[in-house]
Amino acid sequence: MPLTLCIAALHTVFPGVMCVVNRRYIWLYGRSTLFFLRPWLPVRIRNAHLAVEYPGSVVVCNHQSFLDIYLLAAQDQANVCLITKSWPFRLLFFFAPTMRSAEYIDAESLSAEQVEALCLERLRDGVTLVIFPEGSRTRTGALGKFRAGAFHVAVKAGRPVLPLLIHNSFQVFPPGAKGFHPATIHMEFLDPVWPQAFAGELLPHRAMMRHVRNLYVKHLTSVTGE
Ligand SMILES: CCCCCCCCCCCCCCCC(=O)OC[C@@H](O)COP(=O)(O)O
Repeated sequence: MPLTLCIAALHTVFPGVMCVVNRRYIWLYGRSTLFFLRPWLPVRIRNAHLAVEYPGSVVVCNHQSFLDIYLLAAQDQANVCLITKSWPFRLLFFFAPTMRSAEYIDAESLSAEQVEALCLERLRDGVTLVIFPEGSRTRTGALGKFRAGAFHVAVKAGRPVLPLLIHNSFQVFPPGAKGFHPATIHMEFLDPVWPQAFAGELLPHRAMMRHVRNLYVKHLTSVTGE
């Protein structure tokens, strides 16, 4: 906690460097939490390195549980910027200074144009964006409807989308649950999806979104066997 405030204070003095330091600090905090939870929550991840191989890309992720935020630290890229809702900035007041100095983007309070401009700026700086295209955690365990924003940004920036799949975090810790049910979490990065492949479409970002959502449907069912 004092360290958090210290980092936030340093941020006002060295904004550029401290952003990157902060993102790494948040990632390390996530990694250590996962390490301590390992007896109850072992995480198996495939292609953990992918976001490091493709810096400045758009990671999209399915969203079943608050645990997903911590699970993002199981992949190897530390320089990530989360696109968030407003409530974490209000309710997680102890994290808020760190989130602010890591320059996370509050997509609810800003206008669509501002969010787009900030996202493009981050990608240009080589930062990995993390977006949950469903917008909210699923309340039933089923994959929700996707929003197009993440794909719109990827098309505009000409950067790949890296689909990150989290299996069974819903079974472990569904939204609103009191306790959690220990189980192994499986995660995987699918191959990068490049916007150039959809250039011929009428609405490239929507075509890309449908393609990526279909990949989720296919891969999420193939592991759970539903
Ligand atoms: C990159 C590694 C990060 C791992 C460390 C975790 C550090 C915690 C910092 C707090 C960051 C909080 C970001 C919240 C993102 C967000 O916006 O969450 C809302 C979603 O749930 C959906 O909520 P809901 O609609 O209520 O299901």
